Amino acid sequence: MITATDVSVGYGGNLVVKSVGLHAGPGEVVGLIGPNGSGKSTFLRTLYAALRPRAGLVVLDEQPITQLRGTELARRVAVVAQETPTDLPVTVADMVLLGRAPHRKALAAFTREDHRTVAAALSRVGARDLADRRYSTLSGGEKQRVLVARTLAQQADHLLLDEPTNHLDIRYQHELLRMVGQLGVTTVVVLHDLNLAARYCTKLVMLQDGRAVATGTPEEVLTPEMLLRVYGIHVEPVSVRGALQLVFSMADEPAMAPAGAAG
Ligand SMILES: Nc1ncnc2c1ncn2[C@@H]1O[C@H](COP(=O)(O)OP(=O)(O)OP(=O)(O)O)[C@@H](O)[C@H]1O
Repeated sequence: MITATDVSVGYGGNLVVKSVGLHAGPGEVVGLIGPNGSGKSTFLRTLYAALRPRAGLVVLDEQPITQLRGTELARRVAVVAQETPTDLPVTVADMVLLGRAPHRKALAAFTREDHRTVAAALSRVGARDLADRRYSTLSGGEKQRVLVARTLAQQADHLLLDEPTNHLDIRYQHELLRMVGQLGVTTVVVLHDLNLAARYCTKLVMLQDGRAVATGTPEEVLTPEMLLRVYGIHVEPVSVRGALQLVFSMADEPAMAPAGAAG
């Protein structure tokens, strides 16, 4: 469980997250959405204590995040951040093995179990055949899948993901988010694609200029009125096999005739 209450965060004299709250219950997948620069990454980084809030509190299973140190924090929270150094001369398997570090006794070697966990994590993201490749030579999407495998190997019970579908092709975008939902791990995920957010998140928090302007189920948050106000875009909600999906058009475009309509 992750609970943030009235969290404000800034850089220098600039407050970019203003009194934002969020609650992700056990196994929930909460999506953080909002336009560029609205504060999503900054807020997410505060949830894993990479940034210290100016005000407010972040609590992990009833324990303030600031009380968790190094290894304990790494055992409890796995993160895929937006940019990760890529030029280390390590193999893919070594990269994923890093996820096992919080479980290793001080100075002990990795065990057979660690290696098995790494192999299983790579299989889960469809990257088992990349295990011996040098990480820096992978494509953007392959790297992203390996970073997700590392979080799986970490076996933390909280998952924080910043744009995890970045670089992934359409099939892997869906596979990844479906897998995240099936893990049963408390997750907060930054997403730009509102249709993915609608489909895979149990709850959404929408930020605008650092403030949470809507919180609730995808149906409650992704309304045409709210999306016009926050993104300046028209949207038509449709139901596809019972799931909410959005069809967009620019606010200054004339309404399009439905496909197949006589002109
Ligand atoms: N390290 C930093 N130092 C100073 N300002 C920063 C820093 N990181 C982010 N900002 C500023 O804070 C604001 C929020 O940025 P943030 O990256 O949190 O937004 P975001 O919603 O994740 O954006 P995007 O969708 O473009 O990734 C922006 O105005 C950004 O320029």
